[in-house]
Amino acid sequence: MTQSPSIVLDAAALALGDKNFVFGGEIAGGSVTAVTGRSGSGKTTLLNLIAGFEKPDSGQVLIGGAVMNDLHVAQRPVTVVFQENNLFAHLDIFTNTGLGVDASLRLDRDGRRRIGEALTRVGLKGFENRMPASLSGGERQRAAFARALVRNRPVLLLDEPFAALDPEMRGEMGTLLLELHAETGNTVMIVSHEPDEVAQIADHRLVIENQAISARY
Ligand SMILES: Nc1ncnc2c1ncn2[C@@H]1O[C@H](COP(=O)(O)OP(=O)(O)OP(=O)(O)O)[C@@H](O)[C@H]1O
Repeated sequence: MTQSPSIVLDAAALALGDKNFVFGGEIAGGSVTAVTGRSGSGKTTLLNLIAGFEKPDSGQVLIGGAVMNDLHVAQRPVTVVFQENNLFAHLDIFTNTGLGVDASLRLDRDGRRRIGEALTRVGLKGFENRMPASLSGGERQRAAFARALVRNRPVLLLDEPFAALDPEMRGEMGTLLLELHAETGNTVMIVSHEPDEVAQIADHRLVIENQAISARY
């Protein structure tokens, strides 16, 4: 798979409670797409369908031309950073980040070096032995982003990842996200309620309304 796969939603439909979601459209490979829309419109549900946390009742999700419907989360070329609860509470920050290098934590010298580099890039050098509970919400999000950096999958999905950060730190993480994007050409989707963040980061925008994609530009 290329580092810049397109994402296609082919009438991907899902019912959750009394809500019926139907998503259609293509996200261009190598784009950075902001996903916007009112609370409860279906932004997280869209990301869950792409990542594999939800499976469509009908229709298809394709990444890089390959149908994803029957693939588990770990089998998809995707990494996700959620709004919170990204870290394992019983593992220190070095180990949490290391899960992005190797899920079974068999870390060789190069892997350990990459973890150190990623933590330095997100401003968490020296936090290696700290447990998640001892970090602020913003520091925890930066650790989650460090794990996404080392995981380096072709598709990066971010669900309001920087909401807990102050504006300055949010801007820095946005810059880091764009640096990673320039280095790898990955395909990025980011849910954001922050117009400044959307303007800084995204080259495309999706609007979600009434459980569907209502506009793209
Ligand atoms: N498992 C579920 N069972 C029933 N309803 C659900 C389920 N998951 C989500 N929903 C509903 O689907 C709608 C869309 O949820 P979703 O989390 O995708 O919204 P969102 O656009 O990400 O909202 P926000 O901006 O508030 O995070 C909401 O009304 C939510 O209550």
